[in-house]
Amino acid sequence: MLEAVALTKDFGSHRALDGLNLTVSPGEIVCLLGANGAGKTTTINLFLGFLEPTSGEARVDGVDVRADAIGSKRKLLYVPEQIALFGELSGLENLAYFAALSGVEDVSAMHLRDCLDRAGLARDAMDRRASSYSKGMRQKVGLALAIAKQARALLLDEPTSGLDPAASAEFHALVVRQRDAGAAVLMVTHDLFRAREVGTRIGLMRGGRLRRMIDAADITASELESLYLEEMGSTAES
Ligand SMILES: Nc1ncnc2c1ncn2[C@@H]1O[C@H](COP(=O)(O)OP(=O)(O)OP(=O)(O)O)[C@@H](O)[C@H]1O
Repeated sequence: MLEAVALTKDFGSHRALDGLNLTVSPGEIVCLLGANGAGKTTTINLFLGFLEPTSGEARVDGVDVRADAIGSKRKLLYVPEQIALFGELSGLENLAYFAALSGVEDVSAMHLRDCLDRAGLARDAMDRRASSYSKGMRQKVGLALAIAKQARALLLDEPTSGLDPAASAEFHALVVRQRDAGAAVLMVTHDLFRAREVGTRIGLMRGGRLRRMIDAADITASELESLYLEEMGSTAES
């Protein structure tokens, strides 16, 4: 569903991403870990079409995102570290706006309330102004959009940084539910524990390169931590 083929991005003379080959299939969660500046967000931005690759391809559903920017965005849901909502609008109104923008056919209040409900937003919060929402609540509106869009791939960039452990656990449980429904999930995170818990595979990135890809089932949390520290070394290129 998501495929990077020799994907490379230079910023001037700096190579931020160096020949990434990666596939994320429906029904799996691939987590990307790495020190600051490893090239993780650059990878997400290339899949979103926010950046043009220097060489190689970012494919969504088999199609180079440059060839069909709108079509590929319709299949994707992007959750950044901070979801931006219109503070004056309610969660429901925000969802209605973004759903319409994303080409969702059924934007009836009943359907969208159901999507918010499935994303775990309390019923009594749906009509409150989003300016009063916690970060966890805003992230839920983001996942409700994934549900409304029936997004086939989720691109998550540190979606739970700053969330308390309970909200983080709830968010990850919702992501797992999307995976179980067949979504392909690419998640950038610094949370080794969650990566091992929810990830199908874990990629360790450093200096723009994917150094290692690990099956999460094959490794304990402490082994992952040791491998991570070993791969990052004491001279992280950031
Ligand atoms: N728009 C840009 N212009 C110039 N350099 C950039 C740009 N975006 C990213 N870079 C550089 O590319 C490299 C990779 O950045 P990227 O944001 O992908 O790292 P990251 O792994 O997501 O790090 P973090 O964990 O801090 O978010 C870094 O050296 C960064 O400074």
